[in-house]
Amino acid sequence: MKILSAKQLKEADEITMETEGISSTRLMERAASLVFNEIHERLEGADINIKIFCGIGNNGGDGLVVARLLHKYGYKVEVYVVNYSDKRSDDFLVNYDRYKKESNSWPELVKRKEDFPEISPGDFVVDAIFGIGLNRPAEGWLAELLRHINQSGAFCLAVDMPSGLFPDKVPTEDAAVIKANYTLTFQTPKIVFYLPETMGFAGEVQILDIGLDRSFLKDVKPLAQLIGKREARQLYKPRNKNTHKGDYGHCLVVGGSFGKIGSISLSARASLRAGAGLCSIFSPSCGYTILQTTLPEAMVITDEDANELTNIETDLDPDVICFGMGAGRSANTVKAFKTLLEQTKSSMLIDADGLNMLSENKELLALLPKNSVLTPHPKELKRLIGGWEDDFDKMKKIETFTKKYKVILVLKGAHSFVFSGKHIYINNSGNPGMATAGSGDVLSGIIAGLMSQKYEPLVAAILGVYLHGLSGDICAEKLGCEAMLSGDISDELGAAFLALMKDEKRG
Ligand SMILES: NC(=O)C1=CN([C@@H]2O[C@H](COP(=O)(O)OP(=O)(O)OC[C@H]3O[C@@H](n4cnc5c(N)ncnc54)[C@H](OP(=O)(O)O)[C@@H]3O)[C@@H](O)[C@H]2O)[C@@H](O)CC1
Ligand SMILES: [K+]
Repeated sequence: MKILSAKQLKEADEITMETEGISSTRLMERAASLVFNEIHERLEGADINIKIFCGIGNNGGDGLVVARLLHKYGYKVEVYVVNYSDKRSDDFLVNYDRYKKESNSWPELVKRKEDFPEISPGDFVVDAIFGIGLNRPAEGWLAELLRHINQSGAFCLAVDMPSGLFPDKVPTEDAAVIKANYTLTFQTPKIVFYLPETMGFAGEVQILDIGLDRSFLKDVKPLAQLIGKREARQLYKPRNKNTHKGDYGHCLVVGGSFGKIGSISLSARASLRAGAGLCSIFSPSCGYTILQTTLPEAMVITDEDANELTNIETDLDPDVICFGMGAGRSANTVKAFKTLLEQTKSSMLIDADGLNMLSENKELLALLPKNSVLTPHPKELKRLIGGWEDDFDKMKKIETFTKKYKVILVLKGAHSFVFSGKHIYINNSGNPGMATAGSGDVLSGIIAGLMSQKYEPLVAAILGVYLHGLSGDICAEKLGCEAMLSGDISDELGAAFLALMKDEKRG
């Protein structure tokens, strides 16, 4: 699903009104009715106090439509107009009048601290103060109102965006921003819902299709793509019956050092679970018995050194090399890595110490085969590209890096991002239980396993990240977040492939 900017959404808004020949008031009614439906479906007429805070722009207009419909259905509604300026939008005014007329009541005006209503933890708050029109931080009593709502402990539902959160930049640390429990957002998700610095504000996000112009949405170049099951499913290649293991490629996992053999075992196992036809492991010789015992499906070749990689020579011709997990970064290993990069004709995935070796020996970056996949976590990324000011600056720097070295970069996180140099893909599967030792090794193995089956490296990265998260979700349901191990993520990959092809139930 495309993630658009506020500017693009406003354009979509205009085009929709023009092509459908409808007014902005009508479009607002359509969008806000969907918000009402979602609330009504869940509250089922519950006798609770609903406090709706409306700004004076179109987000506030949405809030007034929701208020009118809730009132009509017999809910206990109190409406507060947050009067932060006198530039009330036309559709706000239309709906202000409609609300007054149909409810026979006047919304309360809030324009200073003394006007703040008391909010009990049991209240249901609808935040319709600011949407995508926020263009400067909330200040003074307005900022205090946002904090007042946050401190109330009441459940808060944000309309389109949590108020105080910019659609396209990171707020300062001391900025007042609504911390919503749930956000019902219009048409496309906003990028700030997925960036580490801002994802905490929106709570759970649900996207409402308000029917903006299809052909505009189809053609517009998005800021990023959100990858859910529907998108991931389109990338999956079903197998032909008349095939053999050679058709699914050979994955060579290279890494490990004394005390860190488990990492390559995890990657290798995951590559096979992801469907690689063959898997070989190259490790220091201390890994031989361990690997042959823990993973009989893989072939093992060892370095002449017992404890670290010093000379990665094989007569294999793998489709993909998955390099770096647990490898350490001694001078000998760096040298062996350099020779491997100079000589290999295989596609490459670089993880963990492989990335650290690249960071410490930047000249190696130029040796990376085109379309190599790099899978850093944020700390490895910082070593690789240097620091950044905020998440938007980070994305720009990664884009420059991927273009310069012609690589694909997977930035691991609560929502992992895949950068191709041209596009950004944001993963929407996974859970906090996946923050566990070895989870990254499993991810590398999955992506490499897909690459060995001739998935394009970019596709392998996007699909691999999604399957890793989906498998993690299956584990979390079975075991709970705390108890799941990275090996479990690997072992549930089969269930993840099956779930990928099953019809989606409404969440
Ligand atoms: N696009 C769509 O698909 C659809 C959109 N719809 C809805 O419209 C919403 C966008 O509405 P919007 O453009 O009127 O902006 P909104 O967020 O209500 O802000 C209002 C005004 O506040 C001002 N302002 C900004 N920052 C400020 C600050 N710190 N302190 C004080 N004032 C500040 C600023 O005006 P300024 O003062 O800069 O002139 C701004 O214009 C969108 O989120 C969705 O809910 C749906 O109804 C239909 C489909
Ligand atoms: K809002």
